[in-house]
Amino acid sequence: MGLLVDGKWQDKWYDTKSTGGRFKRSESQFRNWVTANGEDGPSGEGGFAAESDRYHLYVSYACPWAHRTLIVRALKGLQDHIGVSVVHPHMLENGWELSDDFDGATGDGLYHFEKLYELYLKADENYTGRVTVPVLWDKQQETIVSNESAEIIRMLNTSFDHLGATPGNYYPDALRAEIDAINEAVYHDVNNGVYKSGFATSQDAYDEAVTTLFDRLDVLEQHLSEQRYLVGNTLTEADIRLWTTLVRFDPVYVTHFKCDRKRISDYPNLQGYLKDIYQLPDVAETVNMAHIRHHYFRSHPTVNPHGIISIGPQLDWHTPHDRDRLGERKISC
Ligand SMILES: N[C@@H](CCC(=O)N[C@@H](CS)C(=O)NCC(=O)O)C(=O)O
Repeated sequence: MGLLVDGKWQDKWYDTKSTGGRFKRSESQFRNWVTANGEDGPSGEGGFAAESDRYHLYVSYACPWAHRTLIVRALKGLQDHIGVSVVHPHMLENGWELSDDFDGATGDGLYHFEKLYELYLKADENYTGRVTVPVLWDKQQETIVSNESAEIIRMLNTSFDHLGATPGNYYPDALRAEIDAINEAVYHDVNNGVYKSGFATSQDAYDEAVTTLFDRLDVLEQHLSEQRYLVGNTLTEADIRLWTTLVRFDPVYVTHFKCDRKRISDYPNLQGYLKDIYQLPDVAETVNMAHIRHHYFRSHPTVNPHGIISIGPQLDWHTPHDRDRLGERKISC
């Protein structure tokens, strides 16, 4: 685990001393947008037109933020348009590595780099910041378009539609205000809440994060007892963003990050919702539990010094989810 400073790799764990034991996630820095015709997006530079086989995703199967991009790529049927490289699940003194000696890890077919930070340096030789996944890479300009998953999923959602993407709009205009509000709460309390709990280095910081997390899960459980998805019965990006945390919760966060007031399987509606989305076409294939469990238990020596991987719960997300009782799934166009 480390970061680049003026283009030089430094092996450093997160600094929680200056924040009273609290984990703070840093902002992503590459913020360009792929658009249908290459015009400017909401931030960064223009010139990134959607074209088949021009863009490439670097992901970790373990990472919930990268996982969002794999799900939207699958739901939008973009597998033949956007290639993927999968990093090795262990993230240690060199950060993410591109070796292929773990089932499902692909290595780097584009440049044969061994470390992900080499890709960041190819985009910016003086880069200062964390080296995170996902990365959306432009093979034409040989640079990083974006390393912000929240924005990458919006690009995949609409920019490739003219190339024959599967219909479906997971961030439709009419629902944006509602989606944004849910995303905000889910991001702070749940997606990042599990990390804030697990990486806390003071009791106060842990207590605060874990209480907020479970209070939010209680609210979501109630919400999902009345409707099939977070925004009525329409499947949106808000669901995808919550789901990548839920799917890691019982197998990892309960034990590794001490998120143990309840399991997702103790919440009937969240558990049914988890299964409902797991059973969508092509979604189960984006879940690689070996990468997920190996990554967390082996990559955080401050949390789990001996790297012992717990036995883990028995999971069965193929059984009936019973969410149809709340109404039929809707997908916006
Ligand atoms: N805001 C980023 C966060 C991505 C992120 O933090 N990814 C983690 C993996 S789950 C990572 O690569 N961490 C490496 C590090 O922090 O050095 C996004 O959503 O794309």
